[in-house]
Amino acid sequence: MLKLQSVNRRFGDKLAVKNINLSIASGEMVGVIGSSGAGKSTLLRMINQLIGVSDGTIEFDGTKVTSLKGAELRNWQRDCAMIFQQFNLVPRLDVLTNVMLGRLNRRNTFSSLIKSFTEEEQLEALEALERLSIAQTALQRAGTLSGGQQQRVAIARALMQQPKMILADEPIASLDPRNAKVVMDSLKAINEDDGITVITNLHTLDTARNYCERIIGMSHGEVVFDGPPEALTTEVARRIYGAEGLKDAFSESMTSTSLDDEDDAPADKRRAPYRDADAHVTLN
Ligand SMILES: Nc1ncnc2c1ncn2[C@@H]1O[C@H](COP(=O)(O)OP(=O)(O)OP(=O)(O)O)[C@@H](O)[C@H]1O
Repeated sequence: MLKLQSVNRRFGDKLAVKNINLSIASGEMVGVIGSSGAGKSTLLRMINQLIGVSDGTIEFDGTKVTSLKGAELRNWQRDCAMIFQQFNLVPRLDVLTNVMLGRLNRRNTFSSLIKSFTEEEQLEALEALERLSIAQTALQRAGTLSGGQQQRVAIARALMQQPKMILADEPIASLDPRNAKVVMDSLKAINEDDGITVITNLHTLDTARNYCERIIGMSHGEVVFDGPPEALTTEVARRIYGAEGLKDAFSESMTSTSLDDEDDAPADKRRAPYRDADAHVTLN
C-alpha cells in the first residue's frame, strides 16, 4: 500500500501540489489526469523521491519513503521504476544494453562500473524485449528506433529493475495514437499479468477511461476527483480541466487504431509530437 498524507510541494512561493491524501493498493492501475501545470509530474516525482516533499509523508508498506537516504533511497527508486515522455534511453547504445542498464542498481558497485552483464541478465533482457514484441531490435542502436519502439524499450528496462511499481509520466504524449495504444496495452498487460502497480499521468480522458480502473483528477495542485471511470461525469471533467480544456480532454483520438503507419519511422524522422489539440491536424 502506498500512502500519501498531507503532501505539499512548493517551488519558491508557488504551491505546486497541495494537501494530497491518497492510498493506492498494490496492483492498482491508476491514471492521473489534469491540465498542464496541474501538478501531475510533481506528484509522481515525489513518490519516486526524485524530488522531496515540502511537507507531509509518503509511506510504502509501512516504510516512510520521504525519510529514506543513501542505499535505502536507491532501493526505493529501484522499486518504483519511472518511465518518461522522452524515453530517456542512451541512443548510442544498443537496445539490449539499454534494457540491461535497468539492472545496474541491483548490482554491486564494481560490476555496475564495468557494465558487464551475465548471460542470465542478457537472457532476461531479451525476454523482456520479447514480451514487448521488440526482441528483433535487440542489437540496433536505440536512437534508430521509432518513438513507440523506444518507449517499449524503456518499459523493458523498467521491468529489468524488478519493480513493485511503475510510475509513468506522460508515457504516450510524444507518440502517435497507434503507438500510444501499443504502449498503453503493454502497461496494462504488465499490471494485470505481474500485479505491478501502475500509476500513469495522462493528458487525455479517454485513455485514462479505457485503461485505468481508478482515475485521479488534479487541478491547480489539488486532487479534485478520485474514483472509477464511470463516476467521471462531464461535470467532474469540467472541474478537472476547466471549461476551456474540456474539448481536448474528451478527444477520442488518442487510442484510435485507424491511422497511418508513419510512426514506424526512426525517431528523428517522426512527425512532431502528437497532442490532442492537434487531433484535427494529425488525424485523417
Ligand atoms: N522545478 C520546478 N521549479 C519551479 N516550478 C516548477 C518546477 N516543477 C514544476 N513546477 C511548477 O509546478 C506546477 C506543477 O507542475 P507539474 O509539471 O507537476 O504539472 P503537470 O500537471 O505535470 O503539467 P504537464 O502536464 O505540463 O507536465 C507548475 O506550475 C510548474 O510550473
